[in-house]
Amino acid sequence: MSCSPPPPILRLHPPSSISSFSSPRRPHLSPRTCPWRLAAAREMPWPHVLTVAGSDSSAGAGIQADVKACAALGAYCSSVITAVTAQNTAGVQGVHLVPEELIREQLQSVLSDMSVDVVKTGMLPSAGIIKILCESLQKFSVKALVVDPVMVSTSGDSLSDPSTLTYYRDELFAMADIVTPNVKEASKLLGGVSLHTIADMRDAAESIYKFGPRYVLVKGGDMPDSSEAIDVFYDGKEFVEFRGHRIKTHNTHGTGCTLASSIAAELAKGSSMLNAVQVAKNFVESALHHSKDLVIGNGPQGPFDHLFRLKCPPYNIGSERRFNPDSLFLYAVTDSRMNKRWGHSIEDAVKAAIEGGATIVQLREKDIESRAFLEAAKACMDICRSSGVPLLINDRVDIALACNADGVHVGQSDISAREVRELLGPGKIIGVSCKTPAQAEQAWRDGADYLGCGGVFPTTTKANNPTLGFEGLKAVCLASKLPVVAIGGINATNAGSVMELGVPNLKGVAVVSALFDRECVSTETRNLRSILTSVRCLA
Ligand SMILES: Cc1ncc(COP(=O)(O)OP(=O)(O)O)c(N)n1
Ligand SMILES: Cc1nc(C(=O)O)sc1CCOP(=O)(O)O
Ligand SMILES: [Mg+2]
Repeated sequence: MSCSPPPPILRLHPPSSISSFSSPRRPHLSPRTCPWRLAAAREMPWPHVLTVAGSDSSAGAGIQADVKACAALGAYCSSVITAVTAQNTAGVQGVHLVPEELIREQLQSVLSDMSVDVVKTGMLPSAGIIKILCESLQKFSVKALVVDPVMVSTSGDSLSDPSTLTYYRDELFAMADIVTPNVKEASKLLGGVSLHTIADMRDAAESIYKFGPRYVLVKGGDMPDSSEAIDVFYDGKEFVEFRGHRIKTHNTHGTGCTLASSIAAELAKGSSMLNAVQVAKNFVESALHHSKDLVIGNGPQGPFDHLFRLKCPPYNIGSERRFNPDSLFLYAVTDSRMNKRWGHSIEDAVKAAIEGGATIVQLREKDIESRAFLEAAKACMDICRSSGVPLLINDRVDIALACNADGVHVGQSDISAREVRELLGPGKIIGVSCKTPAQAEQAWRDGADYLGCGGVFPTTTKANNPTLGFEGLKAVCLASKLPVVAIGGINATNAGSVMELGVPNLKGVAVVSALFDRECVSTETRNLRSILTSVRCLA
């Protein structure tokens, strides 16, 4: 369907690295010098979390939970063991501390050899161990430090010496990117204050922030009388409340370790802190939900299944790809009625859009039978994969799963992004249509990767679609930290003015009729791309 010889397609750069997590408080070491290793690291930047924590013989919490959570979320997890505990679903029967010199050696072994992105701490049972860890972190630079101040087990057994309190507060917190106490730990850290309400949790987060971490998350899972599990996040200026469903289950052993190591895994993969916390919360909630009837052990508090997703097909951890917001630049959304009108097959239309420089494609096929849709989707996946362009499916999670698409786009009357995330897993792209700041906030909480906002202009492609104009678009963009793509009535005449709005998270335009209700899809796409590129060059 090429109408003229196409110029080469520009490739977008992969998502930026996690350098934004380098704590200004930690000195950076000069890069290690082995040349073959540096080259290899550049080719295969494997997200790597080092957990410094205690072993739990029942494998529900501690090192074992951290390794499983990281594996489930696609990060490599190395471990420095600080203590060996004898415990089961009834409680902790014994604790034996690993000699401090061996802890120092473990840290040296891992940090001097491997490229660790994020260090996560769990059980640090003595002041001496915290001191050794701080010294190692000063010697070896990592990109983020997640501190879960484990002091008491969920069964109520003490896991650290009281003298550690001072070292946590005065030494380790100042190096931390995030500290994640539960209400009992927050109370201990603050000299025994009682925490009963969200307002108390906010006050505690503010007080802990003063010890020096960049972010604080006070976890409210233990707060009684609430149908929700509410965690309070504080960045030194604003509070965010993370609300999750309280799952009715006894299998909650290890939730704190898992949340913190999941945050670490997401940071290692390049997430922002807020997004890492949201993904981690969703992951723990899903794991609890899938394990609520699991029976392992005879005690009152059982473990849960971190690898529950292996039972939810298709789950292809190795092929997960991070979403690059720049791919929203020129978003081609197909329409089978338009294709029919011009005698184009879906595959031809997609091929032509990619030839013209579309940076992401969505199959929006409203009146096609499922079997034909799936066949076309599979063929389009091949086309998109070979060009490095992500392919999303509109509305139909079943089709997306069946063709292993890169993601799904849903609107306000479709199934929620949270449910789509449950079905697709963390590696897929989820877009949500939003017309208001409240919808944008909800989409972010549900784990969306980007927002589609419109109609910017009137459109005849989608019936009864309200027009928001530039003001509505800006309001949604400003209300969210997620990348946004504008949609609705966008064409070669007005696309420039949309991008000239200059809102930082407005990453591109999504277009249906101005690309597909045309005879030559590749020419129209190329023309639009060059308009967008010239606006970007001027910005
Ligand atoms: C990029 C993008 N933005 C918005 C929409 C609209 O989705 P929705 O509101 O679910 O409407 P339908 O497309 O399903 O009619 C979209 N598809 N893509
Ligand atoms: C699919 C869709 N969603 C919209 C929204 O406002 O969410 S507007 C729209 C149709 C966009 O088609 P065209 O580019 O032909 O105007
Ligand atoms: Mg929809």
